[in-house]
Amino acid sequence: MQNNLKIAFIGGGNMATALIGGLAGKLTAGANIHVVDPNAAALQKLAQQFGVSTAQTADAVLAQADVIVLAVKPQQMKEVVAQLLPHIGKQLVLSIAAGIRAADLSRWLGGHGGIVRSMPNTPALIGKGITGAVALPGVSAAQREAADAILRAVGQTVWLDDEALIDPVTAVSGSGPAYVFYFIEAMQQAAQEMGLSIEQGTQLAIATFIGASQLAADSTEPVSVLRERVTSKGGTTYAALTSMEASGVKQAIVKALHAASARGRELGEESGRD
Ligand SMILES: NC(=O)C1=CN([C@@H]2O[C@H](COP(=O)(O)OP(=O)(O)OC[C@H]3O[C@@H](n4cnc5c(N)ncnc54)[C@H](O)[C@@H]3O)[C@@H](O)[C@H]2O)C=CC1
Ligand SMILES: O=C(O)[C@@H]1CCC=N1
Repeated sequence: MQNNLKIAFIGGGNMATALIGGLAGKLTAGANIHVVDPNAAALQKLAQQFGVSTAQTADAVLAQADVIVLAVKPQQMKEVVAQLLPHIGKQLVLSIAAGIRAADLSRWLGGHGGIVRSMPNTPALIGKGITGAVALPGVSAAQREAADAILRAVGQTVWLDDEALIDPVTAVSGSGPAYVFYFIEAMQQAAQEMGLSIEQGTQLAIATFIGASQLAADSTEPVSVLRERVTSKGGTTYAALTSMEASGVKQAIVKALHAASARGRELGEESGRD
């Protein structure tokens, strides 16, 4: 359902594009979306694709926004937020940056209380994203509803009570699409090595991910039971999973997610040091 939320994006890169692609013409008209980014080529592409208005530096349009989405790299956030200060009033500030703590954002924004910190993922582009979000106590019920409406327009939302859990969410679902693509790449490589064409390997791998994920989503049984059902004793899956276990694949994946979460925490600590 369409509403008339005025949404400004600070940063028009990969993740902003995924969100705008899911929102424009669905939750709100493209004309209600404003994007600030110094990269003129990126702005031109967004304007052509989604009908958004654009600016290369923070401008007066920001003062009219209901929601300002912070979508720049964590390392740039403090400097970028300083440029926004003259335009900040009652808007809800919705950060999607990995690591950056809401308390630091609030301090950089002169004590602004209307902040939601979130972690979306790129399938937002096709309306199949999932976002973890946490609201500062200063966020009104209407603002939280606006944030939820934006995030739900591009997929599912999981609201958290504890901001510390955003780093684990980042490790699981924020970065998660990259792990899935990595796994698909490995399946493509193996398929090719065994004589299938790149097209066939790609089709087989992607359809398998979609089918297995949907099966897991629809099932009331644990994922481990679904896995066991594919694994005939002494059969092909058994051979593959035995090989993965021997190579420590699961352990390596678990370790990798811990590394992602720790990096999130570290990004927050690095940026929050004043
Ligand atoms: N890419 C992803 O899958 C996800 C990214 N995020 C978060 O989203 C944020 C952006 O990440 P990406 O879109 O991947 O990065 P990106 O590098 O694609 O986009 C960042 C954009 O910020 C722009 N920018 C630089 N200085 C600026 C300024 N002063 N004012 C306005 N814009 C400026 C850049 O020109 C660029 O277009 C990061 O904080 C990241 O942690 C969150 C979830 C998933
Ligand atoms: O890699 C990153 O830092 C960002 C956050 C989650 C996905 N991409």
